Amino acid sequence: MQANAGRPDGDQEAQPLLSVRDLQAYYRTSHSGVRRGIRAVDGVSFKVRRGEIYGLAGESSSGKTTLIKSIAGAIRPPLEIVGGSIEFAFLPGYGGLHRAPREDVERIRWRHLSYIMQGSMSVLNPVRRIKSSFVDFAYPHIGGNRTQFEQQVVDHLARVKLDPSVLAAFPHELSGGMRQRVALALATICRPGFVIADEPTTALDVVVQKEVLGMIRGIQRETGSSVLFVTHDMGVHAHITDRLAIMYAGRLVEEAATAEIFRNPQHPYTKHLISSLPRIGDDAPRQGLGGTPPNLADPPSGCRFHPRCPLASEICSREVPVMREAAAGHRVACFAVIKDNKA
Ligand SMILES: Nc1ncnc2c1ncn2[C@@H]1O[C@H](COP(=O)(O)OP(=O)(O)OP(=O)(O)O)[C@@H](O)[C@H]1O
Repeated sequence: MQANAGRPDGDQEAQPLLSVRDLQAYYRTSHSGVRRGIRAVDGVSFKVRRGEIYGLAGESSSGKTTLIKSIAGAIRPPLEIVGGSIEFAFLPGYGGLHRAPREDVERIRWRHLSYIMQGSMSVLNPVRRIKSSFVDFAYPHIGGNRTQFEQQVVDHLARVKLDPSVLAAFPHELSGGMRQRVALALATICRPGFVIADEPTTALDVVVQKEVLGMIRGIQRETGSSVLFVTHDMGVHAHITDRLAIMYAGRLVEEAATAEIFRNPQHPYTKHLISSLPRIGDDAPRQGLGGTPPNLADPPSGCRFHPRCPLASEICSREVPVMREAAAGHRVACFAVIKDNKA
């Protein structure tokens, strides 16, 4: 790990914090002796810049969780990384957390890379008081005088509008919204450069969700962290992300500034996602897509969206479209949008 890890300056400022290149992550399963590869992430490339909230959207089973697991280095059988690389600026040279030495991974977790997950119970130990979680995860990185550390925790809890009394509570004694705010405080107290947020507000009611999203944004602005924010909920993306990538059947199909995706979607699948969002006062029936999401053990040839696409032509079943710029900063993988986008 570099000595200046997590502290951008000069040239480093211009470098993305995370670069994912042509990532392929498959589940290798075996049924009755027949081996299968579920191609959950198949040729995904993107970069997350410093200080941005980068959104990842896609319907259920499109591969979002698999992509996050791969980035977080949580690779366990049957999942395998079969190709590509994942490079964090604060952990250069390994091509992914899964390839880095254990000591480096332990050193960067919480300090440089942290997580806010759906439901938060995966982080909070149900039989330990909240204070113990801060001591276990954050104290080894922050160190110093214990009284000062505890004051730092109390000050940080105030940022997420939590009373110091939560430190004495067990997770089950708190509401879902309070637990998610504790998880947010835990994930950010070490001021990490990169935070992975996986459906962090999905289990919350709308009012609490809005409050927690505002807190994520507030802390992110204050710390300058980059956030990879994953949810199927396009309304949440509209609310919080700066740029947005749309995933379909294991591949990215579009990426642009979030406002641009909502204003000017290009890929037929993104157009469908945007047009099916409910709008106040608009009672017109929504057009369904038709067809079903593909089986990733045997995905369609060419563009994986072609069997459901209203614009599909002959080339779409034959060739795989690659992500190309349709306009500055707006990438799309579609032959109907960009004629010459073969690899
Ligand atoms: N442990 C596993 N073993 C085999 N296949 C898996 C496993 N986990 C996920 N998959 C398959 O990988 C594909 C992608 O799943 P993934 O969970 O990454 O999608 P997702 O977009 O996160 O969906 P959701 O929003 O429902 O969580 C799906 O076809 C899924 O069935």
